[in-house]
Amino acid sequence: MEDLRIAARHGDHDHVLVDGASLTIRRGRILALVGASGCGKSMTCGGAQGVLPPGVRVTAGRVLHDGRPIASEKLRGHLVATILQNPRSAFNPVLTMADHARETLRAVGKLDSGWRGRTLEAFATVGLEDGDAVLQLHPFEMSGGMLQRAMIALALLSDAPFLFADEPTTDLDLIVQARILDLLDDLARRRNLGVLMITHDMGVVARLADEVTVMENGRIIETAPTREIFDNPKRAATRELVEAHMALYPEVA
Ligand SMILES: Nc1ncnc2c1ncn2[C@@H]1O[C@H](COP(=O)(O)OP(=O)(O)OP(=O)(O)O)[C@@H](O)[C@H]1O
Repeated sequence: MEDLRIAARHGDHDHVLVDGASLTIRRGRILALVGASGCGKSMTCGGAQGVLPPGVRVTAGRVLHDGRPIASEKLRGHLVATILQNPRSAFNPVLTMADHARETLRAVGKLDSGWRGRTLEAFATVGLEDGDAVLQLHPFEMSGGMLQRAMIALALLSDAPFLFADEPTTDLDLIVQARILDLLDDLARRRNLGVLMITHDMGVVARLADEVTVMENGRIIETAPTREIFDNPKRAATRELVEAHMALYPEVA
């Protein structure tokens, strides 16, 4: 992302939400995007893919893939798969997992007679055993952890080389959180995925991220390898995040 600017229209003037965000996501690496609530993390992620709330738009900047500018509709679902915070609201309650898998594949132009085998393979990859039974389930018949695994499996169906994960474990209990984080880590390494992980949990950052980008009030203020962010934070907002985390979990990081 290069100098991405995002604004909301208020009456006759623009209210800037993201003010020139630039960041690089590399295959096989996990980049954590952190910062206080409301600093613009989700807008940055959505803006890059052309998915923004009504009244909010990208006013400048561009996204490049391998150095060439790419339109958001070519990015979304094809180059970038996304997993979201609350799996229960991301699924349609009246559709089964089989319906969701077919819909996902149709959306990326990959629905063919091999859909079932590919979905079962993706389910197995994320640790959903007995995939045949899972295909028949509706979202309300599954636990939060199962649903998050299913969402990750559906994201993998597109074979997109990049994965944006917006607070992927926030709504899960701690044990399930740890399993999902391990799964994402494993997938990033094994499938050589470039992952953008949005989080405000520095514990997640310490555990997973190779590199960290810190946002404050719509701006990127610091990017550094994870170790450096914890050992030698350069900006006050970064220090605050690290210190708040260390106060809660002195033994981590
Ligand atoms: N629909 C909207 N219209 C206008 N402004 C919005 C809208 N949704 C969010 N905002 C504003 O955009 C800014 C950035 O929000 P964003 O959701 O990107 O923050 P965030 O860093 O992801 O926060 P969180 O960690 O709480 O998810 C905030 O100031 C928020 O108030």
